[in-house]
Amino acid sequence: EEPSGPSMKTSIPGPNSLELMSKLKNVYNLGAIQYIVNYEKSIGNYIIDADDNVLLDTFTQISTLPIGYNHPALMESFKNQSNLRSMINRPALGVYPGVDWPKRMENILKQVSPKLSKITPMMCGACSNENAIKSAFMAYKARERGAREFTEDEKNSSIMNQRPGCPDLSILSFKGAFHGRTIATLSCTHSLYIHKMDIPSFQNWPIATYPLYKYPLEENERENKEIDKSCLEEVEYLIEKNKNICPVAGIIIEPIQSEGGDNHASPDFFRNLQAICKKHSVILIIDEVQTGCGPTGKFWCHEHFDLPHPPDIVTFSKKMQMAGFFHSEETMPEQPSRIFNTWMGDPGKTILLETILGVMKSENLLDQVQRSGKRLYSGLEKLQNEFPELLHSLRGRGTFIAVNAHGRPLRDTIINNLKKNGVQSGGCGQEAIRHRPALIFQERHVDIYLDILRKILKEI
Ligand SMILES: Cc1ncc(COP(=O)(O)O)c(CNc2csc(C(=O)O)c2)c1O
Repeated sequence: EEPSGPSMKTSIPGPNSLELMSKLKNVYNLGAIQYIVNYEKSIGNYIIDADDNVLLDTFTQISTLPIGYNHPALMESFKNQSNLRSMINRPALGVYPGVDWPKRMENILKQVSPKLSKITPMMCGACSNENAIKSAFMAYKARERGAREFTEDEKNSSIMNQRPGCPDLSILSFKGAFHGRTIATLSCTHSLYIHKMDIPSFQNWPIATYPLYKYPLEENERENKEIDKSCLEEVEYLIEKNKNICPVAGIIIEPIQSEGGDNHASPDFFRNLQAICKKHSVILIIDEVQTGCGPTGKFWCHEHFDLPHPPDIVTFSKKMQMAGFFHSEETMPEQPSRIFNTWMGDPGKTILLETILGVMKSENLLDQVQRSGKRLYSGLEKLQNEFPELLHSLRGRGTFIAVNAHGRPLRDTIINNLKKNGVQSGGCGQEAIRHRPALIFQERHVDIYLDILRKILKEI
């Protein structure tokens, strides 16, 4: 049973958190740890820490818990013996998938595929993006090679990181993007220096400008259309400029840039971006790791854009529990074990996803997200109007909503004061407060949150 609201007993981190963190500090990088959580007691929309502080969670483990803590349906799914077996006998799914696997994959595709016929399970968001990028390179060369085999020169040179086996190809990404912390995804990530420092990157992979609009949108339509236009011109210029140096094989883009500060680009921008990709035979990778599985009110955020064609690849992780990417026939390599790793997914996480999809259906959670999102948006709009000296640029879809504070220090103060008052929230970019509640966040939770937010805004 969920608590009726937050209740704070100690400062955070409390004494029990501190004691447990001191046990970790000899073997662990404690730098980012905020406090220790009691995952036995956390329930629904409430996270409960080691000191029994009860916080309303609008951040949900970096936007990964779709149906909150300790949902009974998830507890139930591992009482099922065959589910348990497919988890404990962890298969190398690329070579020995279990008898249950074809049905499970078919099921996932049928229920949630963004109109793409293939799925490649992976291990996390970065791993999914890394392998989506590799798939784009392979598709590019397959198109160029046609039916011919790999030459001996290609084979031998590839072993030693040399052309032609290892070709000069690139992925176009956007300023402000976050696609992961592995080497190739880092070359497509441009949000914080702390992610990038000391890591070599693919120097000549082009970086375009993601549209950064003036808010409120309805008062700045003409100007924002101009921003779209100049960003699209830059994308096409970069593709053409690289054509004979380091051809752009793919573009990777978030439908809403999350870590970069909840930057929204218009449906028109995405439709035109897809047209540019089609014109130049560039693979379009839409990174739905943070936006996917319902928080924007549709299952996939890019569904809001009414794209004339499905993207070539859609990557996912976080709320889906399992990670991976949906993709077209063209981006599935012809030869076996080119996109591969030991596990190629995780039956345990797929079982969690199946259960989550069942709950989303039975509890109509996409409708819930739309209702709570409307209430949260209008409540934040009222607070933005009441405190214009504190808040600005309110924006969002579903409950995937952000509002900016005037400057990073103020944003951090608001987030810290929310925590002191029993709300676990989160920021992104320089000054955004991002909302990432679970899909089970109801209108009453919105009201509790808005009351606490108003209280702390008044105190600033
Ligand atoms: C749009 C998008 N694409 C890819 C990723 C990488 O996913 P993971 O590798 O973290 O599972 C993420 C992960 N998000 C994220 C939030 S904080 C963080 C970090 O590494 O600090 C990572 C994402 O938001």
